[in-house]
Amino acid sequence: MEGIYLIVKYRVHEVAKDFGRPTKEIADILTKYATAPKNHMQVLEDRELSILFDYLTQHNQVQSIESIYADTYHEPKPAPQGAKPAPAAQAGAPAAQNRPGHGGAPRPSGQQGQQRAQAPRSAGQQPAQQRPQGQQSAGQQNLSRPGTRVPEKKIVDTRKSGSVNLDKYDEKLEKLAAGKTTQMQAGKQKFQGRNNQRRGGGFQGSKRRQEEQEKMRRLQAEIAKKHPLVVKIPDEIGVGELASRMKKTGAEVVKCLIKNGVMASLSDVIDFDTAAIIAEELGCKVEKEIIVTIEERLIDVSEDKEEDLRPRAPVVVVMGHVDHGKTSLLDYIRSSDVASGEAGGITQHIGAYQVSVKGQPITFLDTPGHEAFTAMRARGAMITDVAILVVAADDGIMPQTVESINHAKAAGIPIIVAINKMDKPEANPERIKQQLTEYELVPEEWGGETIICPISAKTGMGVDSLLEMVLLTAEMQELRANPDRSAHGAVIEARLDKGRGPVATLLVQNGTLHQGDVIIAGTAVGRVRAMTNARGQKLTEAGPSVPVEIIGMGEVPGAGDDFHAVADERMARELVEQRKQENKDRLNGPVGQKVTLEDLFSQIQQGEIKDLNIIVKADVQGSAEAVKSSLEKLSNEEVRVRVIHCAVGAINESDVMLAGTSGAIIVGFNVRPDNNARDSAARMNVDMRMYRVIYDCIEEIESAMKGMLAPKYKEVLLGHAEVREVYKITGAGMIAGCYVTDGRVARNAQIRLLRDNIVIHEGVLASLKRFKDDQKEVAQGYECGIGIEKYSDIKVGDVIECFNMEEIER
Ligand SMILES: Nc1nc2c(ncn2[C@@H]2O[C@H](COP(=O)(O)OP(=O)(O)OP(=O)(O)O)[C@@H](O)[C@H]2O)c(=O)[nH]1
Repeated sequence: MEGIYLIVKYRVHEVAKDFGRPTKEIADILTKYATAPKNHMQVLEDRELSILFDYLTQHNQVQSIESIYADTYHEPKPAPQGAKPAPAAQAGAPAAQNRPGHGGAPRPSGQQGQQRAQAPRSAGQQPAQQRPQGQQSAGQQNLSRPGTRVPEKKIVDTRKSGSVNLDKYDEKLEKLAAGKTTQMQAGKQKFQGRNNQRRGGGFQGSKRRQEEQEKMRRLQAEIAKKHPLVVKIPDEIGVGELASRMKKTGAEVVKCLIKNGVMASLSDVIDFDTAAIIAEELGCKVEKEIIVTIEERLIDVSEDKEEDLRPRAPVVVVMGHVDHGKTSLLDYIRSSDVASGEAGGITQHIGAYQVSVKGQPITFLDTPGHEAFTAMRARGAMITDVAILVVAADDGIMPQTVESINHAKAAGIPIIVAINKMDKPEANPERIKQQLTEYELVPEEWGGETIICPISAKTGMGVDSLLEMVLLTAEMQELRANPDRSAHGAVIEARLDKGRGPVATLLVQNGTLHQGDVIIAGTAVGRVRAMTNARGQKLTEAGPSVPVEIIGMGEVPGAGDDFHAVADERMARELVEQRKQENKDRLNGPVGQKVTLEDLFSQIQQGEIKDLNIIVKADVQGSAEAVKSSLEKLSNEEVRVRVIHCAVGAINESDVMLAGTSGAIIVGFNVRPDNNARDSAARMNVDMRMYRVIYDCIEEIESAMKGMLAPKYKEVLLGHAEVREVYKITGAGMIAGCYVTDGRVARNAQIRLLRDNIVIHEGVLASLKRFKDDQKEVAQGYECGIGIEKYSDIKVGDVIECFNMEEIER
């Protein structure tokens, strides 16, 4: 019997029940002779059971004597008060206690069995050696000293007692022993069954047990009702996850879902509302789980309090047509400020600088041209407050002037016009003012709102008053920021310096940047090791609107990226990893939703579009204007058609950027996009539509607005070939000696002939040859001879664009 494994889970309260003793008593015995049980449900080890059996056997021995001799002793005398225990018992006690495994120390159950086996014998052999009084007295003492088991006193077979059926325990122990061999295979169920059987046939009625269990269940349900389990549910949750959070089985949850008409399996994801209904139905209290992203934890985007805001310097961008004097103006302003006496001296180009005008600072973006400005806007950086539009007095409004006007308008920033080169004798400012009115820039002197300053970037004439006007315009905007928070702003320029590593010019837009700050800019992290301004002065901090060049970034951030000073570098690195992954996913995944003619109608219907922005590019000014006014006439109550930019020439990258930032569609009329524009449009998902007839263009956009657009074909570009030589061959007409620059040229595809990206002709090929052989196709990098059907006006430098029309499957 040595080392019997307790396979049946025998708990404190069960022992108590089976012995008909209070649980407390059992617990007390265990506390005294073994380890204190934690609660009545604690499963007992065989060692503890042995102690209990020993103890209770002894205890019952004494009681049995009474019952056994009840017939003989009708009036059992109570033990005399303070009766001394029998000397034998006293004498026996130390001996018994000294026995290993006996008394206080646990005894192997084997010994116990042995002893019980001896019991009947001793009972038979020494039936009445002990008197009941003495015995009882000893027995009573045994309650407090259970270990003092005296063999000589064992006279009575306690198994005859009506209250404890010890056979049962022998039987049980035997089963336990037998069970050892089968324990591995024996299921829990089997033992439970045996357990139940034992109990049922034993001391307690199964009925009572069931009643108690029922009571327990009701109690638990009651408690659950009073203190429902609180489950946190996010916007979406898997059914399995919901079940585990509610501490329910998957089947219960699925059943409840089906009951509510939702056919979902464990692996399905359900929304918050559905999950909340299910959870409530299953007796849980629902709380919305708000998932805080690393970005939210790391970056403080809280609004500034009114009282924390302080005035900040305006950030100014200088725009205009090529050679109208942007750089000259910026240089003049910078150098005159240096000359005006501030320490430092040598200025360097860092992308932005600050000057002081009458004690008030103005920040200039030193990256002339709207390309940089638009590139930043395309990345979501709104950094400028005022635009200075430079127009050369001797030249007038040119295509890039118009682009600049439209870019500034789209960004919603005020424009101050600087009519430059006023020192030139041929300067004609009045003509320029006149031209400006065509672009809704009406001079103040003519009753409009546009500030116009005649200047000379060469002599400096009028520059001071231009700067004053900038301050005035800025004042109207009440530009303010909170210097007392961690810095946030935009990357103006960034590059890799051989000696210093990544160098970035940052414009602080809010807060104050300190040397030593950890910053995160796009996917770059770093600590500001050193800060300098455009004068090369070292700074330890930079407040709102201050541009600084910093070193210390881990990698080169992108111009236009947002930067934030953060408290936790480790978390910043984690965020960067996350952003990198998101960028990767974005590149691999579908491009973002932008306005396209295909989904225009549904966006109008959903109220997502109130203005349909269009950029018109055409081959001649007349067509551009005609397309513009025809399109604007399409406006109705729901949608206003706005041509935000209208110009002559091929579609360029700047057009695509403007379209991208203002959610516009580009309409090309007899023009084509250049390669950069095509790449950008694909990247930014900008819809470009090319037409040859105004009517087609108007009709298509009108149909799109009415949701009746049904393009049956789409154009698939095959490739381009550049015309390098032109031959006249008798009988075959003009043949172009071409070089396939990209893609391929196919004999039976359609072509259009482009000259400076303007469509000269559209048609089909008459011939495609390599040397003297006809070809079906000629791939990139090969030369070929191309003849165009019924067309001979081909010139060197022309580009032949080859395409197919493919039916769109619906
Ligand atoms: N006479 C005169 N010439 C000027 C003035 N401003 C600029 N220029 C000249 O105009 C030419 C072009 O000036 P830039 O400042 O380079 O013009 P820009 O607009 O920056 O040109 P890009 O950088 O090519 O876009 C230069 O030769 C300047 O010297 C001016 O006020 N008066």
